[in-house]
Amino acid sequence: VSMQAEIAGISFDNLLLNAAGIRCSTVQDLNSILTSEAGGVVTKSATVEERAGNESPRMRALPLGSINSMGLPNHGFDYYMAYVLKAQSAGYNNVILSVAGLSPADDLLMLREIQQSGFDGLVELNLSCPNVKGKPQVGYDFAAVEQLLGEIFKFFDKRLGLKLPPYFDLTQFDEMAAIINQYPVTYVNSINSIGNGLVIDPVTETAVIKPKGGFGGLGGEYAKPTALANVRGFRQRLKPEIQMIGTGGIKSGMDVFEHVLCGADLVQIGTAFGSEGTPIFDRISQELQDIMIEKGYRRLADFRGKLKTL
Ligand SMILES: C=Cc1c(C(=O)O)[nH]c(=O)[nH]c1=O
Repeated sequence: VSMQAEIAGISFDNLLLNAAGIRCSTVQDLNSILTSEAGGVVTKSATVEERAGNESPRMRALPLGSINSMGLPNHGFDYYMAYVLKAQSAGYNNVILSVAGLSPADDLLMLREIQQSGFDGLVELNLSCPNVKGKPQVGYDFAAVEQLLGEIFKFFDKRLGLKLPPYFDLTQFDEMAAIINQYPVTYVNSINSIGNGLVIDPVTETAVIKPKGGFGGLGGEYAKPTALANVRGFRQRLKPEIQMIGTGGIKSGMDVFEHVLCGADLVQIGTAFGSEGTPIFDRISQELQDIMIEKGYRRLADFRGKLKTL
């Protein structure tokens, strides 16, 4: 069986990547993913300047997933730009550069630099960071998204994916897909963490993370049904040439299978990768292969987007 997948002509040996933000902040982190069984690697979302992020404790692993309010700690745009250019000149084309400006102006600044650079890999614009104090998630402001995409595609002609927050009303899928369908977007990546959950330790009667009074993004098993609905919802509404990356709640080969049934071309693993490390890519590849053999599928296209309904 083959787990090969491609996005906009870029081929990935297998469809498994890390999710932006998880163990991907340093060159060492990134290289360890690149040299693992993962099919590719995504950088921590970059801001223009280096950031320390929010105060700790800012992430907690939980029985059913995770909560985080990292606050976009990262080494800054130049660091990740240098990394992806170096990886590209070393022959890697499966490195995705993630950017998350603190403002639309910062998004445009970084995308202009990318446009003028020699990087011709995938760029992922993160419209969904829920943890920068005082900053709304751009992905929930439809007018701002439309305005920003209009500005971007006046000059940007490389491959651009959008990392979206989860939506919870079908009219939001309709509205967001209608906006995105107007632009040459390469892919949509759903979902980012479910923003502003609250996890409490009832023994100490205290919120488990410090920033924002304990409010943070939820990942893991908590996120899977919402992630699947968002992948399916956008797959059904986006033009076929706009591809899908599925993120949220993946910790087994069966979870990957479900994301592909909903339409995912590639998948990204966050919370579970955070707790298991790079061995997860080998384990999940094996599990998916066993499932495909069991079900008689040879390639991902045999079942991608083929979810049945009653
Ligand atoms: C880019 C910041 C993000 C962060 C963060 O750095 O707090 N956490 C998330 O769950 N998703 C994000 O997109």
